[in-house]
Amino acid sequence: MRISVFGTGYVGLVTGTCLADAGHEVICIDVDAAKIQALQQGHIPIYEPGLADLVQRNLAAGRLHFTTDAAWGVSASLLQFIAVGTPADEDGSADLNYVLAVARTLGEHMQDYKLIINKSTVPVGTAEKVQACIQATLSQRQVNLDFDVCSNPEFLKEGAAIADFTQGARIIVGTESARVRELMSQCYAPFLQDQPQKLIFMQVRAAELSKYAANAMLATKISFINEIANLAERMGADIEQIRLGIGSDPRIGPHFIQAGCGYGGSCFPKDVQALAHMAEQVGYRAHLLDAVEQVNHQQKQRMFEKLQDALAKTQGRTSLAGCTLAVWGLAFKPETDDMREAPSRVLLEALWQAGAHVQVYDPQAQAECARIYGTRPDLDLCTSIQQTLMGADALLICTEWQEFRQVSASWLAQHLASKLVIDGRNLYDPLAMQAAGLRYYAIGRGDSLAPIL
Ligand SMILES: NC(=O)c1ccc[n+]([C@@H]2O[C@H](COP(=O)([O-])OP(=O)(O)OC[C@H]3O[C@@H](n4cnc5c(N)ncnc54)[C@H](O)[C@@H]3O)[C@@H](O)[C@H]2O)c1
Ligand SMILES: O=c1ccn([C@@H]2O[C@H](COP(=O)(O)OP(=O)(O)O[C@H]3O[C@H](CO)[C@@H](O)[C@H](O)[C@H]3O)[C@@H](O)[C@H]2O)c(=O)[nH]1
Repeated sequence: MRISVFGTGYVGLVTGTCLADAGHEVICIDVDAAKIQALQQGHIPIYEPGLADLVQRNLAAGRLHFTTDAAWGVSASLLQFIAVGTPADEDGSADLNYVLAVARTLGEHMQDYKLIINKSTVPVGTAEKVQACIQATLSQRQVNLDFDVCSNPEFLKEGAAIADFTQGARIIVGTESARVRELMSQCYAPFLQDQPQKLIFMQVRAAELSKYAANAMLATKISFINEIANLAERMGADIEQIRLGIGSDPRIGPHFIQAGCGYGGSCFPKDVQALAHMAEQVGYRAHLLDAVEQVNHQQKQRMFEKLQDALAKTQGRTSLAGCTLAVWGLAFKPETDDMREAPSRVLLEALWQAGAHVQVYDPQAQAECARIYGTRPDLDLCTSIQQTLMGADALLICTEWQEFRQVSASWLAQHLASKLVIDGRNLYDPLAMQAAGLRYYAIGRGDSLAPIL
């Protein structure tokens, strides 16, 4: 099929590339000329495992094109995906300006029937807004054309985006039209193999709300386990044992119940807020969503609080001014260079505010950190984990990169003179750490700082 994709961010680029790899002829359109120029050369602007190879292969095969020429993108393809950003507005609602700008572009250039597929995460009722916007633009041109708009939310995770897109648990399409069902079945046929049930058709509004419901459910699981971790810590119980205990119940399941220093990224924080905002607009106070967000906000401060307590307890320090801290992990999760809403940012900013000096290392997000914070005297971007530890009063871990997991307790004890570790991702065995002579504070592991009831 001939397919155009508006937006070449995480979602647009993965969608366009995977559809091309499946045999479709794809044009990716973006307003960012520098990004398009880089993509035309096969350079991808993000770190996403496997994506660069896939882009290069499909560029070379002539199935994947990158352009800023929206008129060409609209006229050349039957299917038009919208995959532009929907960032949070100041009041937490989703900003639809980029989506509606694409809708106007479509209305300006359409000459025949098009199926418009909304892949961006958008509030319930957006498909109707896109429909109205295209219709209004066509009316200004005094043309009358047939077109459909459907909802096709995306569920990929950064770091596993290609596998999630090509082998995801389900593909949701919101439409009431038989023609759209037929076209979308054709579009996704290469990914269904012998599992046609993975393609789920539903009402447009149900599809739009499903996306927010999925993210809110996952965020709720994380805030729930973090709340239990905070209780476990105070009651002298180990959250890792509790995670196994509850995760083995198939009604609960083992996924998304890893306690930590809070959820970040470009989706959960923004989408939980946007859903709470949508609830308000229909006169409903979403107490659960408010609590999920509040627990997460609090959890992102736990690393700093634990450090303050630990320094007071182990070194008798009451101020962080003049301290040097090693921070491992900047990305909001492993296998990405994305630092949007990352717990590391809350920690770094609190440390700087308290007058500390920070030595950081991340396998992929160093450049992003430099882009966000620039050069500053209280930040050293180190080239290895070992370098961060030199002269450090404590080590703080914000992201569970494999490289960090592989470090042994004895290696840490040898290289970290202060022997103090605050682990926001529960990477190590507390007994092994203690045996190596380290003071180890993790999340919800009954550490000695908390009162035992
Ligand atoms: N990042 C994820 O993991 C993820 C997963 C699922 C869903 N989503 C949702 O998908 C949407 C896109 O997210 P993203 O992370 O890919 O965003 P992004 O910010 O990485 O990329 C958006 C791209 O759209 C481009 N753009 C803006 N206006 C345009 C226009 N008029 N025409 C063409 N291109 C235009 C921008 O230049 C940018 O390159 C959002 O609604 C997001 O919530 C994101
Ligand atoms: O048990 C867990 C699982 C995740 N996290 C944290 O949650 C955040 C988000 O992780 P993840 O969901 O893996 O990453 P995203 O790429 O943000 O993906 C989410 O957001 C996307 C955008 O909407 C959706 O498409 C995906 O389905 C959804 O998982 C990260 O900070 C993780 O560290 C935890 O703290 N504990």
